[in-house]
Amino acid sequence: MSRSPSLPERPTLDLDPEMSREERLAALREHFADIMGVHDQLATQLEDARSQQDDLRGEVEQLQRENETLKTSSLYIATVEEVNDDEVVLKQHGNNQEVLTNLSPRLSETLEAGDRVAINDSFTIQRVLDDETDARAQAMQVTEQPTAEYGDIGGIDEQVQEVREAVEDPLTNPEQFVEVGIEPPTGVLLHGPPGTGKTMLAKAVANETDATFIKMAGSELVQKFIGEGARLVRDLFELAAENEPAIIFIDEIDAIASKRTESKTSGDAEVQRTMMQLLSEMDGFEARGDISIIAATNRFDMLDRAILRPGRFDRLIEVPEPTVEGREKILAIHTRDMNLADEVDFADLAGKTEGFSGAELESLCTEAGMFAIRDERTEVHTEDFEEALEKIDRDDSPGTPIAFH
Ligand SMILES: Nc1ncnc2c1ncn2[C@@H]1O[C@H](COP(=O)(O)OP(=O)(O)OP(=O)(O)O)[C@@H](O)[C@H]1O
Repeated sequence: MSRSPSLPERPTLDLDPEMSREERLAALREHFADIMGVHDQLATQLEDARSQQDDLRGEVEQLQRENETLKTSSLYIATVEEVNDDEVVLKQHGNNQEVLTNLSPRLSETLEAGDRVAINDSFTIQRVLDDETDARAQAMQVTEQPTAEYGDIGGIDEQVQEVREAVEDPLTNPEQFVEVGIEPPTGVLLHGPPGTGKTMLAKAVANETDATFIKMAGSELVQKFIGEGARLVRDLFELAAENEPAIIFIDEIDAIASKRTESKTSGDAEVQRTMMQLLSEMDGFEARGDISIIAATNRFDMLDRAILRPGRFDRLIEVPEPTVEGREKILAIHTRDMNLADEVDFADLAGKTEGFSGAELESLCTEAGMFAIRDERTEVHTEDFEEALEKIDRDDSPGTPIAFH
């Protein structure tokens, strides 16, 4: 900005009392002319100042507009990879593009590798985001002690037995494997239709072995924590190691371990990296101590076979839809705490609920209880189950999920 010119000197009037009248008049005229000169100079300066003020006002408005756009426009998320004196290497999430950008002095003291930042179109860091512990906590659900027990699971006794052998024995009786000279299974993959008790089974083993239960949903890893999948997988194993004995449960593993698709979009590359991280964690898992990994999927057909190799998810357990006997057991389990009339016949209900999953049978029981309440009764009758079934049939028209899930 140009400096403002200094003000002109103020003219002075020197009137000598000895002066004649004409001389004084002449001096006054000269003084008047000086004052007019200064006046003109000041007027020009004022005009310049005004036009400068207009220019500056225009600049301020322009900056305000830019500021607004910066504040309101969408920003990209990136992770800081390296910080130098006045430059920083960033990796943009989503496309994983690496960029070298200038670092503003206000950030140079505080920014560290690993920080998450919001950047604009020209890769300038606009702000530093909260650290990843939030994301880590959001992405993983840690339950010190789940409450499910084996006795709460109906109709899949064989599967319960298999999971116990694959997970419980290595945790509670590792010497057995050393004595026999075999490696315990690394990972267990539960596969089968939704709502058949896969999560419940994993929770029950954690409960019965007093292990910390750490759950992570594969779909969240790739949808919610874009660009951070691989790091979260690393964190997941670290967290498990800090909380031994622990059971890592990865739900919807198909979201990170699907067969490679033809397309080479950056999203796929990101999913691939997350899966590779998972595989490398599992491969380097020899001295893993007391950590078990259980994964679940409803889409076994979509899985990349690489995750099923020995030393990875090498114990496959299918959890099918319950049979008629299974449904009878599940109904008995979910009505244990209900005030049921003697007439309620589980075998009959089981016959009428072909194709129902455990989760749907649980909903059926709750809905029957609701019908009893609506009828101002405290005892649940067969007719309540019948009405609940009708309601489900009505709500469950093709393509509509059962409404009261
Ligand atoms: N075999 C079962 N015995 C008793 N209850 C069951 C059974 N299967 C499911 N349930 C009930 O349904 C609920 C949901 O089941 P769960 O989340 O374990 O199913 P899932 O197979 O993991 O489903 P998804 O694949 O959709 O994640 C359980 O909390 C439980 O109340």
